[in-house]
Amino acid sequence: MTQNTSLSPELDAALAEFAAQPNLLVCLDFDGCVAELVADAHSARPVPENAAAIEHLAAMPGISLAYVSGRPLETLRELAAPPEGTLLFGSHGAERWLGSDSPGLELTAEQQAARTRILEALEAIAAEEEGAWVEHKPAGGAIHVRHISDRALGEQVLEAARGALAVVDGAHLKEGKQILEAVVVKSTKGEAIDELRRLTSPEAVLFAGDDVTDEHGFAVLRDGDIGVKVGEGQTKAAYRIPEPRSLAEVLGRIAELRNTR
Ligand SMILES: O=P(O)(O)OC[C@H]1O[C@H](O[C@H]2O[C@H](CO)[C@@H](O)[C@H](O)[C@H]2O)[C@H](O)[C@@H](O)[C@@H]1O
Repeated sequence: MTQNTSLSPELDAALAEFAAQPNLLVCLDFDGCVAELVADAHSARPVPENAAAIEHLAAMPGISLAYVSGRPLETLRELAAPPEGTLLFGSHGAERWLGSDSPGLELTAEQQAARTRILEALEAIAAEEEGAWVEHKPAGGAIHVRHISDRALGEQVLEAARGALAVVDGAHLKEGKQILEAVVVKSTKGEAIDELRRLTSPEAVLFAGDDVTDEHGFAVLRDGDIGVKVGEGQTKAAYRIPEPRSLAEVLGRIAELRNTR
């Protein structure tokens, strides 16, 4: 049975091979992938079609579902409302929930001091420009410029932040969409996906994401895995979909293929 789909024939063929494997790991980025990008970061929610497709897939046998996100773990849980049992990596891999015995994030004294310096530096820059704001995160902080309508001005604010953070020992910078982040725990989405692969032992992995930090995730995919880039921009992912709401088609197609095995 084939579905009415806007997926490319190449992606559709890859999904058919993928869905035929007994055990699958499906890893999803949140902002710009499951949820549309919005100006108010606190109001981001899964596109309803994506939420329904995720619930459906999570209930199927042989499928492990994971979010791999830059969001703090608790914010991710609140905004994404993942199905019970979904594995979670937050803060770009620095925080994790892989079961009830997962240890929480504990920063060393040096990391705590670095986090304080990051937040002070970002707050000082944000105070100079209306519209810029700082997100305080357990493993660091982020300066947002989406509310600054002049894109060039927003880029200047990010450039100032890059300069200020460059002299903070222990600050690891993460580029994103109208945001610059700094974390005090060195981790990447690629490391998170490797760990999820070890934990769940799937025959194949799918990872979907839209942003610069997701490229670390695409980089660790292997033959038979599927990388899906959401939207425009350079990528190592082999496949692309135009926008977050297209993700529901990808996930729905996997469910359909598994039902007809
Ligand atoms: O890895 P992700 O799940 O994609 O998270 C990356 C960052 O996403 C958030 O910022 C982005 O989304 C906001 C809401 O749509 C948007 O306003 C902002 O411009 C984007 O950069 C989030 O606020 C960060 O904490 C995440 O690290």
